[in-house]
Amino acid sequence: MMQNPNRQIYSGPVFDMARQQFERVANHLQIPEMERDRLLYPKRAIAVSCPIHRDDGRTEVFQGYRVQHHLTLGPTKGGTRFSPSVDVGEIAALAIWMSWKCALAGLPYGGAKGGITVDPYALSPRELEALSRRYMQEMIPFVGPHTDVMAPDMGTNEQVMAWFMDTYSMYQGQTINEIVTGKPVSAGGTLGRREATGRGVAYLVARALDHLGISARAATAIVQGFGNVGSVTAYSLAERGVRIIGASDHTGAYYDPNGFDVGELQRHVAKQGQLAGFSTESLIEQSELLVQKCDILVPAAIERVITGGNVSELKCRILAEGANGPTTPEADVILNERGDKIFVLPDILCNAGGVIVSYFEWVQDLQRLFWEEAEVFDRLYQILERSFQQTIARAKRDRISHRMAATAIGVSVVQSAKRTRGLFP
Ligand SMILES: NC(=O)C1=CN([C@@H]2O[C@H](COP(=O)(O)OP(=O)(O)OC[C@H]3O[C@@H](n4cnc5c(N)ncnc54)[C@H](OP(=O)(O)O)[C@@H]3O)[C@@H](O)[C@H]2O)C=CC1
Ligand SMILES: O=C(O)CCC(=O)C(=O)O
Repeated sequence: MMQNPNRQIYSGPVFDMARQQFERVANHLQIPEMERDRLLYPKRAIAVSCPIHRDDGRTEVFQGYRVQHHLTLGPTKGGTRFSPSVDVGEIAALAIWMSWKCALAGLPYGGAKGGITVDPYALSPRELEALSRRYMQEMIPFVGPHTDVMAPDMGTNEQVMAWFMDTYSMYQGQTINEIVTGKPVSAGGTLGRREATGRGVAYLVARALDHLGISARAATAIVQGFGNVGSVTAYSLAERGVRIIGASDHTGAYYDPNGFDVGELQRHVAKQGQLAGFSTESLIEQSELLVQKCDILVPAAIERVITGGNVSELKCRILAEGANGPTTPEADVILNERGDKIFVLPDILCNAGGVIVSYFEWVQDLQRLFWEEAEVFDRLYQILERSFQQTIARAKRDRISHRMAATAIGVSVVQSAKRTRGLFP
């Protein structure tokens, strides 16, 4: 048989994770070989070069990507990442995970992801705006409210989404809010999107605590990453009575068994832009943070932080994956073999609150009819509850891990839609 040429385009350690996870699930579901490449490999990958004038007068060209995984269920949907690590393999993996995530939540979307290979913190505000606008300008032929709808991810925020929306709208000659989600409320965003991912993580953690018979007030948590997802998760868990005993960002990791005041951590970051300098007494090595004893461990930063090298040292009861892809397939095998079963909330379930509320934002923009915040969160928790129940039930029925169960549900939804539409023999 001829080698699928996609295999050469998509590579790297993060893509490899998405591929290995898919293969395990495809074997479990006994998906015929001839359907597998079609389900795994993205429909489209767009690479664009984005030149901007730097403040010092130089012209610099940055590489941007957008990967649209499948178009079977509706438009594609997913965030945009500005990070030095971005390459087409990483973006493709994130797009594939978006597909399984949307399908598990029952959203009418395929997965997508985009990004620029850049350190956004090394740009001035003017340079960041120029790069955001140029990226969207280059993407205009390939995106649209019924084709592909962008959103925030690591290194981007509401302001970047407002620039994307404005650039697209200026080109169309009218305001088209529904081209991106995660916008400021003043630019057609929905109430609750900024907090949605973190509040969703906290909701699911509360359900896992119930399941294990642990009271939130007696529980402790460590959160890696203190950006949108990490900081809101920490805050929402603290609101539910959980003691936050560890927090980190790229600039420092802090651990105090007596617990932190999350408001103080947030105020420090709002003022300084980072956690660095928060305290000297509680500062610990980054690598030490994840292996401290706690009830709830929330990786909410980057991929591949729980590996074959540290998974045996984890001392948590619940692993709540706020980040995408924090646990490697090698670590997964060891996690599943551990006697003291850690309750895993896999990424495609755990951090789905963001895309679910993005879906609500898109629906509101299309209808020009906006909801109260209570309605947003009521509907969010209903969907998360259903996904949680389905995942637990499937894992129990098939005697598989929560990750395998969640992914199996997502993959089956996409496979069945493709079959129904007639793309498979
Ligand atoms: N935003 C969303 O709605 C969603 C995000 N996600 C996922 O959640 C994760 C975080 O995204 P988001 O919060 O939006 O991103 P942000 O850019 O808002 O925050 C990222 C955080 O991670 C920290 N970080 C980066 N590298 C490291 C490291 N090596 N060790 C410790 N901390 C680190 C950053 O620190 P510093 O600022 O110092 O660099 C920052 O605090 C990503 O995996 C993303 O894909 C998933 C679903 C939805
Ligand atoms: O809100 C969205 O559309 C996507 C969020 C996202 O990028 C993710 O869930 O990883």
